[in-house]
Order: sequence, then C-alpha cells, then structure tokens
Amino acid sequence: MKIVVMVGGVGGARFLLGVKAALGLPPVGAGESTHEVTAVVNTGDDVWLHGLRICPDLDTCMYTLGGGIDPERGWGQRDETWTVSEQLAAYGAEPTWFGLGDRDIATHLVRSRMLRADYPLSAVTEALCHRWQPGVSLLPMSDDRVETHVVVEESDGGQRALHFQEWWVRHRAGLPAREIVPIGAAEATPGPGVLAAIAGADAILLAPSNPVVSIGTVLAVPGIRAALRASTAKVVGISPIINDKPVRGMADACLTAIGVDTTAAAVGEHYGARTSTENGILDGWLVHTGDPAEVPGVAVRSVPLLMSDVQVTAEMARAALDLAGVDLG
Ligand SMILES: O=c1nc2n(C[C@H](O)[C@H](O)[C@H](O)CO)c3cc(O)ccc3cc-2c(=O)[nH]1
Repeated sequence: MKIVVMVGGVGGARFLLGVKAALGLPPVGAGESTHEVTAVVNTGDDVWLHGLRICPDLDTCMYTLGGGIDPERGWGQRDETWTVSEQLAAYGAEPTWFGLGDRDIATHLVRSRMLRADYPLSAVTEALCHRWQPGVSLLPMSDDRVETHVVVEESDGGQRALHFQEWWVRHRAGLPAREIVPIGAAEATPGPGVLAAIAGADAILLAPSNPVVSIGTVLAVPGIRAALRASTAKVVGISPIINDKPVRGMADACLTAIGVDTTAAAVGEHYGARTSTENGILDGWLVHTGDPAEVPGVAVRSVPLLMSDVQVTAEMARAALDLAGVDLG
C-alpha cells in the first residue's frame, strides 16, 4: 500500500506515528514492508533566524519519527541544553523569543550550510533523515521559499505583517490576524516526488494539523490541490478540532482569521467535498466521537481523535484508511 499524508507540525508528526503503527511498519532496518508512507510536509513555518534556516514542521516530523523529539514541547530535541541561546542573549542578539536548543542548532547548521551550497531543501531533508531514519519519506511541499506571514492590526488602526513564527511564538497568536498570507506560494512548484506520490497513492490522508497554516499552506502550492482532486485514491481528512476546540496550538485564531468557525463540520466544509464542489478535496472526514458533523458530499465517521498514545492514534489511522477504502488485510 502507498499512503500519502499531508502534514504540518506536532499534530501531523504524532499522526504519522499512528499511521506507521497501523501499517505495522517494522522498526527501520528490521526488514522490508509492503507498505510505503510518504509525508508531504508544510514549509510555510520556515524562517531564517541568527543566520540559520529553521524548518519547524520538517524537523518536528523528523525528530518525532526518529525518536529524538522532546515529548513535552513537541518541538526540538529531548535532553536539550540552551547554552548557545544564552550566549546569544548575552550579546543582545535578537530574537531571544525563539527557543533554539544546542542539539537543534546542529540540525540548522547542517541545513543552512547545504542550502548555501545550493542543495535544494528536499536534498537537505533527505540527508538529515539518513541520521534520523524516520521510516517515512518526508517530502517538503516545495523546494521554493514559501513563508507564512500574518497581517495584524496595530493599536493606531494601522496594519503590520509579521512572520508567522513571531505571531505564533512571541505573541502566542494573541494579536488579531486580519489576514494570513503564504508569501511565495503562488510562484512555488511542488517539491520533487510530491505529485508522483499523490498520483500513485492508494490512500491520501490530511493529518489533524492546522487547517490554515499547515494543510492550507500545502494546498496553496499550485498543482497540489488539483492533484488531490484528480487522484484515483480517496482523500480522507482527520479533524484537528475536538468539541469545538483545537486539540493543541491555536488553530482557532487561524480559523477566525479566514472566517471559518472552529468546529469539525466547518473545517470539513472548508476543505470541501471533492465530488460536489469546485475546489473541494475530501471524500471522507473523521470527526471526534460525539462531534456532530454533516459535510455535504463527504462520508463522515466519528472515532476518538485524542492522540493520547500511539495505540489510539493507530486506531484513528486505521479508521481513516478504512474510510479511504484501503484493506489492510
Ligand atoms: O512555542 C514555541 N514553538 C517553538 N517551535 C515550534 C514552532 O513554532 C512551530 O512552527 C509551531 O509549533 C507550529 O508548527 C520551534 C520549532 C522548531 O523546529 C525549533 C524551535 C522552536 C522554538 C519554539 C518556541 O520557542 N516556542
């Protein structure tokens, strides 16, 4: 089976752990599997800071699947130390609001050096994954630079654009966002292997990631939405909203910015039915047990969606694959 998953950061990475468990993928190097999982990863969160290129969603997937993630934070590496950040602060080197751990900085140093040597992001990611062995192909949605910026209202009524990371980390998405813009998306092309993976998939899943700044940004890369609408595989999404609240992060602030209610049904309608809407991509939609959700033209099923451990997440993945008509045997 070839499974393609569109993912963002923490939620997407945890969901991928469940997909691997549901497919019974052997530990890396412990034998082959008839199943192949490809993740198309959002790069709109990426940012240059202190001269280093940081790719939060790619790194969160790589560390989570490779066993190096810090489980509490959900980003950066476990057993982290912060010496370099402390020294940067001692120099007054801004920004000090973005936490960069010493182990994590090594990843950014290797990536930045390769990017400056004109390796594309996809090649950089492949190289970094040789060490982490995630057991899933991590494909950047594009090798072109796409950066999500947020237009916020100033107190004097003016407007200002912030990089997503400053809005998200420094301001905890607390500044009302008038607009969320994936800068560069219109000029971007899908990364190597992305369209081929979608065309060759037996099932395509939208992870329970932020529907605006993660899944939405992936869909903003020209060609990806059309590829999903043209795929022979069914497209099944998993709601990131449970009981009208985002499971983690601040997806509600993002949904409000685009005028979508923070409910499983509203997000399902936002993605749209593939067969009965102009731009829709969904054939199936998984919602949390008890969440009412009718999405016209979409097969809706309710299962527990709180990814409290890998077993629960594996059940979610099985339900999604079942809804996508995949027989895991
Ligand atoms: O809330 C935070 N998220 C941090 N994140 C998460 C990042 O903001 C992600 O983009 C969001 O979690 C959304 O996916 C980091 C991710 C990295 O890969 C590397 C460093 C950080 C640092 C922070 C941080 O200081 N605070």
